[in-house]
Amino acid sequence: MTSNVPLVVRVLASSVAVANRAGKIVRDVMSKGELGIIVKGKNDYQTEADRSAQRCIIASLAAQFPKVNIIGEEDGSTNEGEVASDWLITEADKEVLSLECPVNLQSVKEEDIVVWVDPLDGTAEYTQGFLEHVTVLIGISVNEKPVAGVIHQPYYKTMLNGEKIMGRTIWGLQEVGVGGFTPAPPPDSLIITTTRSHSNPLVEKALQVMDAAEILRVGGAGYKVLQLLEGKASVYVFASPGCKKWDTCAPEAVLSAAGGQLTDMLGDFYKYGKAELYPNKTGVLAAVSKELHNYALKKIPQELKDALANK
Ligand SMILES: Nc1ncnc2c1ncn2[C@@H]1O[C@H](COP(=O)(O)O)[C@@H](OP(=O)(O)O)[C@H]1O
Ligand SMILES: [Mg+2]
Ligand SMILES: [Mg+2]
Ligand SMILES: [Mg+2]
Repeated sequence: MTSNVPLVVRVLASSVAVANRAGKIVRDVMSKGELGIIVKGKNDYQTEADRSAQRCIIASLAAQFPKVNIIGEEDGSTNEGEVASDWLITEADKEVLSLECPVNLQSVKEEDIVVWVDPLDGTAEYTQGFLEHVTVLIGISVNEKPVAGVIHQPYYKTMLNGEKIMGRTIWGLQEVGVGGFTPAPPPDSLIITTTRSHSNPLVEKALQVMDAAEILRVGGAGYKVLQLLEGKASVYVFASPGCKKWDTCAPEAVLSAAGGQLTDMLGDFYKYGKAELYPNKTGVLAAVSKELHNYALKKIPQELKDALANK
């Protein structure tokens, strides 16, 4: 009986199932070829895949958990009207449902939860054909902290018995850990992952002072955090405003469940309550361990931190 399962675990298990469906929507829009691009701002786009995936996620979660606060990247009109029945997901992931809920989350109520939804992270890369960078992000926060999250990669390919399977879904739950992939230790040298499509002079300055062996420029906050978890990069550095709460909630939840840390460039945690402003004004600094995070934070000069704090 799923009703005996604590709420946070049920929301996470449903989010895994919903993210899988949203990932299929993202693939279907691309194969149809009609992206329906809308320009939201400078270097900021929305496609039919962003809109449709968000409708699927919000409608499905709201139907199951009516009092949970759900905040999505795309604007309100995207969430109105009827939703096709095959977009209304009622299933939940069985493996996740069987997880042991941490004691401090066992009596959480719907009203205490804020879910931050990024239906398609890496939209710029999606429109430019860098499909591996694309993720669907569902972050679950309680008392302003990300406690659980899902990062779904619609274009990740695996072969099973000679058959190609598209998509994989990574989850994390505070005190329990992560699943859906195999974590790997960080590389031996300092490899930084950063933005591909939203750089500026401050972003470049921070990269310069880090003096890294290599810099990987890829799309999406979700994909960059996956690179940390899979040992492809040591630190995620983005010394600029631009990311929003829905970009970092799920990645922070998964990363911290794996022992890592995601903060702003000053080393402070973002808060994910329902009244929080959306922008992450002071950038993103993340690493797969607290030691690496601290090492990177110490390398950032005070004047750069001040420049971001005073923006
Ligand atoms: N200057 C900016 N303007 C708008 N969005 C920005 C931005 N900088 C970062 N972002 C958003 O933050 C996410 C990660 O950015 P990046 O790939 O550059 O690291 C992307 O999310 P979306 O693709 O979901 O919009 C991107 O749009
Ligand atoms: Mg966007
Ligand atoms: Mg995003
Ligand atoms: Mg997005």
